[in-house]
Amino acid sequence: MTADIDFDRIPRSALPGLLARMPKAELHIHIEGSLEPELIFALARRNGVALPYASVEALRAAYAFTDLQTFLDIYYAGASVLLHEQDFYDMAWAYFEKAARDHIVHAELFFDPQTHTARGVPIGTVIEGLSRACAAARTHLGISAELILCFLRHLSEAEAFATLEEALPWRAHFIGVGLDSSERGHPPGKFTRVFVRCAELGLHRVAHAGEEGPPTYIEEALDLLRVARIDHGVRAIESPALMQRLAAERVPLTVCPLSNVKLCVVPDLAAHPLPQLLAAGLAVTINSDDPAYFGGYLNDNLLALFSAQPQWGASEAYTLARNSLEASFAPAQEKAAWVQALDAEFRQATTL
Ligand SMILES: Nc1ncnc2[nH]cnc12
Ligand SMILES: [Zn+2]
Repeated sequence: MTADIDFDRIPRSALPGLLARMPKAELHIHIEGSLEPELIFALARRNGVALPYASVEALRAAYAFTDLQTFLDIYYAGASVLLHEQDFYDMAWAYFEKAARDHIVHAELFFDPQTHTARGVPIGTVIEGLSRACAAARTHLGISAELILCFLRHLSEAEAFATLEEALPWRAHFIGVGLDSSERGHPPGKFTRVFVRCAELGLHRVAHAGEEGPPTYIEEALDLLRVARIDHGVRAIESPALMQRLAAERVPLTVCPLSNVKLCVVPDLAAHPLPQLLAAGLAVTINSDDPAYFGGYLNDNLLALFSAQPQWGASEAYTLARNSLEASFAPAQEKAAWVQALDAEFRQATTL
């Protein structure tokens, strides 16, 4: 997978520029988690929604999380300003502008329809706004963009089934389904039947597992939900047998380093298990999760990670970018073209 590139010829000083410029895919971004406080306040004003915070600064100051649930409480409150199709478009477009800056060539966006339908927003409003932004990203930014509908795991499987049914008139607008929200106490197996139905519908499947939940949740996601990728999955590090399986089956993990620090999954980036995951041959990818809440977008995650892992160099950067492109649900031809562009970027860097 090294494509004959002599990584040792790339000077360390070139690494930050290379990390920023290399073509990459983002596979784990909750679009509601890209809502910056400024946009939350602008949308609140536009829609006449009252917020329990006096200012942008007061809202930002509340972003001190102790675990996943303390984050989710604020994240769902932030999403309450989204009412109209244009709101969903504006939110996603703001993300795509940042994705273009980060040289993201392909993005698969998670969205949480139940967060919006519970407030009376029709699912079509959500999907049409996001889908229009994806089309604009393709046309105006050259970013390949797709949507993945996530079920909230703190709700019931019956509610997930109802959401799937509601979304089916817009089936052409999303490529897959995911599972997110409060992990502890909500094992993947709770959603087995709805995921079987999604497989019958030809939808790609992913699930959050092993973020706060135990390694057995990762096994359930693979064996019962038959997912193609695991979102987070960092607690796999606790099970040598699972680590072996993930490496042998090349199951991609969409890891989110700054998120893991902010939600206290790991104490700091230096203590993150990523080096062990990579060294064990797992197909890890780097992602931003909820960038507006966790202190950075994809390139911020990469730069912070490489600062905290000084033993990492160009070879690791290449592997992470290549994994992201190959783990995506994009057509094989597009993936091959992106990998070619990635190789060219790194070959060019060997001549510096
Ligand atoms: N990190 C995360 N884990 C689970 N659900 C989420 N929803 C948004 N971000 C999430
Ligand atoms: Zn997530």
